[in-house]
Amino acid sequence: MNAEYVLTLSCPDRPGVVAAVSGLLAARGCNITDSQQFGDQTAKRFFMRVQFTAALPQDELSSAFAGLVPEFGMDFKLRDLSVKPKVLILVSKFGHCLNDLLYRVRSGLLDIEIVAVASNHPDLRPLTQSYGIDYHHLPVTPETRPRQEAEILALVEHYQVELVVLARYMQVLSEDLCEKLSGRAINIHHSFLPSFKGAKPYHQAHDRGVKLIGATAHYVTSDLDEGPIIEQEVARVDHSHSPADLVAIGRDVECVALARAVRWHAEQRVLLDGHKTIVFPR
Ligand SMILES: Nc1nc2c(c(=O)[nH]1)N[C@@H](CN(C=O)c1ccc(C(=O)N[C@@H](CCC(=O)O)C(=O)O)cc1)CN2
Repeated sequence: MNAEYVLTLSCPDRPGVVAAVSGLLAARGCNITDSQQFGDQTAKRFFMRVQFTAALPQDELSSAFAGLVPEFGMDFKLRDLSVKPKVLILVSKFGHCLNDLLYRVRSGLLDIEIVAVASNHPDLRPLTQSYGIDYHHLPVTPETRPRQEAEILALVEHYQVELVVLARYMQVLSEDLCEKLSGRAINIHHSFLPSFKGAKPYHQAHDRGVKLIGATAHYVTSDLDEGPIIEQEVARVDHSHSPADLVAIGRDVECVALARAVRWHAEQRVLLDGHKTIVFPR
């Protein structure tokens, strides 16, 4: 049974990239099952995602793609799709996104391995342990944040975490931690960014009298709520909805946007293009 791989790459935009990649694969008897590419004319950069089956081992394929680097100056990543990404979830008191992700994984709807959950509160330990997953209660204050963040990093190392998901984790991560988790930490913000950044976005939305509310899944950067956006979802509301109603409607929107962003990241469908993302859909 041939393994299934995904190659993602970016390089300066020029003719011949697709031909070089597909030629390399054909020469090694690989079968392309999906191929998508995009040339960013502003950044003059080319992006590509190729899904293929191959009888060759991963390291041999990686060496072959490395052979294209000198000519094309590409950054590439090769992933064996049978290897589930190891995910650490960070959460505070609101459990709806955590609950949704745990259920989707249990139901085979999301192909990741949740290796642990960490929180600055004890509240979601029973839910997490009902799925047989480790729960780490890591209280934090402004004074203890450096030590608490070191504990988070120790979990990342211990569990060999490939993706950290902030599923309504209500603490701002330091610049140092953001750098260490760059491109592998996804947050769900409970507004349709760039509107209503920061804490209490539903109250801001109610005060503004908006007719649509939303949620935004984005990579975490040290600039609060400014990270590259992966996915957004919205819901229609009206004058009759109280702030509490908006919070309730928003829960479902947050769960949908976050689950899609995590799945697309896990399937290597999200490529960083400066402060933005390119998402190659299914
Ligand atoms: N470096 C970053 N850290 C975090 C981000 C981010 O974009 N960059 N997103 C947040 C989540 N979030 C909004 O989506 C958010 C969380 C918390 C706050 C906030 O002001 N928190 C207060 C404490 C609040 C409390 O204790 O309940 C604070 O940290 O002082 C704003 C936005 C996750 N982290």
